[in-house]
Amino acid sequence: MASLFFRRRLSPAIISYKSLLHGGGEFYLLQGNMATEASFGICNCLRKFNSSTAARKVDFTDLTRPHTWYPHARKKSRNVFLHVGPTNSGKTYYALKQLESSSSGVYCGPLRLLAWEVAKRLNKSNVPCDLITGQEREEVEGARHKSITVEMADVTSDYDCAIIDEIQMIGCRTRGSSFTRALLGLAANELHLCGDAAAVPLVQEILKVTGDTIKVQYYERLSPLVPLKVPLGSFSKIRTGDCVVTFSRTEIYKMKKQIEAGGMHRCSVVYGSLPPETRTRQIAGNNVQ
Ligand SMILES: Nc1ncnc2c1ncn2[C@@H]1O[C@H](COP(=O)(O)OP(=O)(O)OP(=O)(O)O)[C@@H](O)[C@H]1O
Repeated sequence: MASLFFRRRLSPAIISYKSLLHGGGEFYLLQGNMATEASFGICNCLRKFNSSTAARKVDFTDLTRPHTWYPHARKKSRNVFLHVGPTNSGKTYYALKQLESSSSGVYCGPLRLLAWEVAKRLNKSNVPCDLITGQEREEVEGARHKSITVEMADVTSDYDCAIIDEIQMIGCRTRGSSFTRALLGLAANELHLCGDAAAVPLVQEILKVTGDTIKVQYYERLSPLVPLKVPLGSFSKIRTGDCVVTFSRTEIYKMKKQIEAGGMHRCSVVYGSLPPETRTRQIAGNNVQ
């Protein structure tokens, strides 16, 4: 999904995007909101596991066993599929096909835009799908599917199929805990994890204790990425369909101005804080500012 912006063919685009999706090299397993989860988990579960169910009692005060905080998921024997490979290799495409054909499901993405796109895609294919992010909640009548940002994952519902996209973000210092929570907590028969192969050892290690079945599927890039033999030299040489990546909003607008000043191209822009609707219009080449 993340490669979407690199495929447009209408006019040049400037983006600041992929860097959002990759955390640092370190992996952090237990962080802030998981501790909160643990304490809420303790309250909920102590209520559930009262003296009449003493035989099934679990020690929720043991914070070294986070997989036990998610009793719904632990009741299932989940089939976990790890779809890994480079960007634009069809990992998410395959997982979404499974989600579309499931009786109920959830897509968890790292960005509002991705959640928005998946909800749109499913609704268009006549699979009613709610959109739930930190900013919006759009419910569709009769929906048994949800497209959400990963922080909104509901670990108390049962799903036939679940996807966690960009799973390598489990190593992100600030958001990794939400990915770990979704990984351990989603109660789905099938759990599809899409992302970079670097995340495989950590995911396998985390899931060792859950009893899930794990299958790793490696993908190849669908279209070749060929570096130029010589540097571009000047932005006056960019061609229709090219994409320029830079790292601040100020730079993005400076570059857009420079490209359009040449009189050869109109240029759309995409960056993190643009609302999903505006980004999609920019990608489609309409309403270019
Ligand atoms: N088998 C296929 N048939 C038709 N289109 C496909 C197929 N596989 C992938 N695509 C298309 O190729 C593009 C890239 O696929 P996808 O988003 O699944 O890649 P990805 O590996 O998940 O990328 P990223 O790592 O950037 O998220 C998408 O537009 C998708 O619809």
